[in-house]
Amino acid sequence: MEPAIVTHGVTKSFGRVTALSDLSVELPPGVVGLVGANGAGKSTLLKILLGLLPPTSGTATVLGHDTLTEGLEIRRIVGYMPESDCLPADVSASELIVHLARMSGLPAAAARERAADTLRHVGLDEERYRPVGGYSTGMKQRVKLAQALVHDPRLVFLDEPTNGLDPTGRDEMLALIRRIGTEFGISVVVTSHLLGELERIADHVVVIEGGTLQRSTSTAEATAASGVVLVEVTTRRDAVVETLRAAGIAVEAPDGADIFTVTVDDATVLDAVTAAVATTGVGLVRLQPRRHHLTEMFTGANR
Ligand SMILES: Nc1ncnc2c1ncn2[C@@H]1O[C@H](COP(=O)(O)OP(=O)(O)OP(=O)(O)O)[C@@H](O)[C@H]1O
Repeated sequence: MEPAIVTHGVTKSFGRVTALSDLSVELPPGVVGLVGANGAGKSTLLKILLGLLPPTSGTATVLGHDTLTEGLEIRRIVGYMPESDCLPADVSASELIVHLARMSGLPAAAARERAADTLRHVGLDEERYRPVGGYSTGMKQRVKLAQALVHDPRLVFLDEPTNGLDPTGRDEMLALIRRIGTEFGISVVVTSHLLGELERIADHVVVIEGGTLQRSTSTAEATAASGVVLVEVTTRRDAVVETLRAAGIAVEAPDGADIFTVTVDDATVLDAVTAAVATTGVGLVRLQPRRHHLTEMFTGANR
């Protein structure tokens, strides 16, 4: 698969501050999470990729276009949701999004239709006729997302879209981002300082810290089976654990948890688990490989 984005040795300095340092990375199509603590250089990288900011040195391409010389073409096919609060307060979401659709080249009737569709997709219905200034943070984030999507881009950059949202708002926004990637087939680069939330929705995760690349991994690879299975039984957990330990199998059973884990060092272990459950006379609720969480691998990035 052709990468969607390629950077070669990208460095960006602001006076004495080096925001990005010799960053070389390839991002595949799909949903890509860009993770880093505050000040890691995420927003700077997005602005360089949009052709809005020239790198001090190095080169980058987005969907095959050079960021230095083809910025206009990039911004025609890429949507951008900035981190900052950038919406005019005294127009309605509907007026704003119709206006942006017209600016992208659609005639009036088509622009109204596209704007209404886009606002519906991001979950804004009747509210769209009220002035944006009175919206909650969650609603404003949805309007910012709509403006990034209304010109029908092939790729969107979403800068901290979950910022300022409560836990339910975060979950809804993350589900929406996943849908943009899967149902609409638009590639997404989404930034966050929280690795845990991006590993839930991203196909690939890139971690940057202090302007340098820490890691670039597919989520599937990073969460590959760890050689440990999770077991949950309907009742009498401790009896099942005792039976397994008596058979010389390594079991971890934290106090108070319904679940325990078993190290699978050879194929007979899984049979021993099902046999122990059967002889104890209880039901098996789950028997599944435990996955490595990305958060376990990059603990430093999840601050
Ligand atoms: N225009 C600018 N002038 C001077 N310094 C800047 C400018 N833009 C960014 N920086 C600095 O570059 C570094 C990286 O900033 P950047 O905004 O890219 O980080 P970030 O990972 O997006 O963090 P945040 O989540 O806080 O926005 C920071 O030290 C920041 O202060």
